[in-house]
This record gives sequence, structure tokens and C-alpha cells, in this order.
Amino acid sequence: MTTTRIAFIGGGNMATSLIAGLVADGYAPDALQVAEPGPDRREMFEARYGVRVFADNRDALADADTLVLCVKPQLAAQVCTEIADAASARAPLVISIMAGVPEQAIQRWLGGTLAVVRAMPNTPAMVQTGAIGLHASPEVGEEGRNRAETILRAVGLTRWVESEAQIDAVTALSGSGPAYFFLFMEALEEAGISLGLDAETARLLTIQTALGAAKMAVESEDTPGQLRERVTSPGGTTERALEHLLKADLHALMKRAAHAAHDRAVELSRSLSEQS
Ligand SMILES: NC(=O)C1=CN([C@@H]2O[C@H](COP(=O)(O)OP(=O)(O)OC[C@H]3O[C@@H](n4cnc5c(N)ncnc54)[C@H](O)[C@@H]3O)[C@@H](O)[C@H]2O)C=CC1
Ligand SMILES: O=C(O)[C@@H]1CCC=N1
Repeated sequence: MTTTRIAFIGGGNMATSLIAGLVADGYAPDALQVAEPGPDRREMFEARYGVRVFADNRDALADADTLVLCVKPQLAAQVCTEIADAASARAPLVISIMAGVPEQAIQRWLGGTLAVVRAMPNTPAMVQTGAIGLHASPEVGEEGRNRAETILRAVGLTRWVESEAQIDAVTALSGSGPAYFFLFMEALEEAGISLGLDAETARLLTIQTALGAAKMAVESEDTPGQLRERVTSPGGTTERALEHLLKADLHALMKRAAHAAHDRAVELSRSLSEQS
């Protein structure tokens, strides 16, 4: 793996997932640094991952050649403006994981035309099973693309998308996606309890079933639809259950949910683009 020094700005859930994945992948902890205002979180990063921590965002940038923006979208303008001078001095490759924050706005706030890669990871990056969409601004050269891809590949599967707008689609699908599957697990677990299973048994069987289904979908040449058909014996139990899910029009429901997530990403982009 590349030996780039990476500064994370904002040490929350996603930065933790990325750092955990990079460290597990063998990335040298002392080449990773995090700027985070919360003292407890700074302590956690030092103790658990052995990475360097900073209370001041500018300090974290001092000797970094890759910058990963991991604050909430609403803080993007403030944080980028604050580090603009330090960033211009280093001219790092900027990787933003912030949902709905356009490349051009990031470049404007950082005071120039820095090379920006938008990446949309998801929390399974923590266990190196992330799904990550990537898009590069025109300023990103081949080395920058390779560097961004190498970093993100350490925590999961990467896919470049053709247009920046498609990052909003990736956000709605895989960025938010783990929450859809967790919700489904919660619902299945509750159903198991309502059928008389104890809570622990219902949870264990639900999680193992999700894992098994995902593993089959990954390893099999068949589509998820074909795998589903193979579980569904004519006149059997699965058929009865699926009748209910299909009658409730699960496909339309999923489409509405994903479109709502997408609309929110677009809405964020519009409102954040207007910030100076
Ligand atoms: N949570 C998720 O599943 C995903 C989140 N994202 C994006 O990642 C970004 C971070 O999300 P989370 O990690 O979930 O949020 P989070 O709230 O867990 O983390 C944000 C961190 O930023 C810190 N922070 C607050 N003000 C700061 C400042 N002025 N300077 C530096 N750090 C500051 C907070 O203390 C917090 O630790 C967001 O932009 C989100 O859109 C992207 C993909 C998936
Ligand atoms: O909910 C959010 O806004 C972030 C982006 C994708 C997942 N979490």
C-alpha cells in the first residue's frame, strides 16, 4: 500500500470505520492522523488505533499529503474555510466522504482548485467490507485516482462512477444501505420473537441468515432473484411469506425510500452550494 500520510478531519463514526479498516489492512498507524474536537474521541483513537490526534484541524494537515474530510455536511464550509491556508500550502489530494457536498463547493471553500475525490463509503468499511463509490474532479490525475482507490480499497469494494451526480445515487443505495438491511434484520428478529423464539435465538438466527444470504449472493454466479427462487418451494412456507411482502409492494417501497434518500442528497448539495 502507498505510504501517503493521511489526515482525517472529523473523527466520528465514518472516520473510525475507515481508520479501523486501514489499520486492520496493515496501514502504519503513525501515518494516520485525526483532527477531532472531542477529547474522549481523541483518546479513543490514540488508545485503540495508535494514530496521531489533533484538536486543531490545521495542525493535522501540517505534514499530510492526503486529506479526508469526514465532518457533517453542514460543517463543510466552516471547516474547509478554516483549513484553506494550510491546505493551499500543502496542496494535498482531498478526499471528501461528506454526503451531498459538491466538489466545486469544496474547491471554492478551500480557496483554489485542489484535486478533489468524492468518495461515498458505508459503515461496513469498519470490517473491511465497505461498498464505496468514487468520483474525481478534473484536477485529479492518475496518481491521485490510484491513491484514493488504494486507500478506499483497504476498507472494501470500490467503484468509480461516471458523473458526480451519480454519487448521490450511490449515497442512496450503499451509503445509507446498511441501515436498510439492519432495519430488515430488526423486523425479522421481532417476527421471530412473536413466533415464540427467545430474543437471543431470534437475533442469532437472523444475523446468521443475513450473513449466509449475502455470502451466497457474493459467491454464486446466480442473481439474487435466482437464489430467492431456489429457497421458494412451490406450495411451501417461503412462498406464503413472500406473497405478503410482494402484496405490500416491497419493490415500490424500496424505490420510494431510495429516491427519498437521493432527493435529500440533492437538496443538501443545492443548499450547501449556495454557502460562501
Ligand atoms: N455514517 C455513515 O454511514 C456515513 C457517513 N458519511 C458522511 O461522513 C461524514 C461524517 O459522518 P459520521 O462519521 O457519521 O458523523 P459523526 O457525527 O459521527 O462524525 C463527525 C465528527 O466530526 C467532529 N467535528 C465536529 N465539529 C468539527 C470541526 N469543526 N472540526 C473537526 N471535526 C469536527 C465531531 O466531533 C464528530 O466526531 C458526513 O459528512 C456523512 O455525510 C458518508 C458515508 C456513510
Ligand atoms: O445518513 C447520512 O446522511 C449519511 C450518508 C450516508 C449514510 N449516512
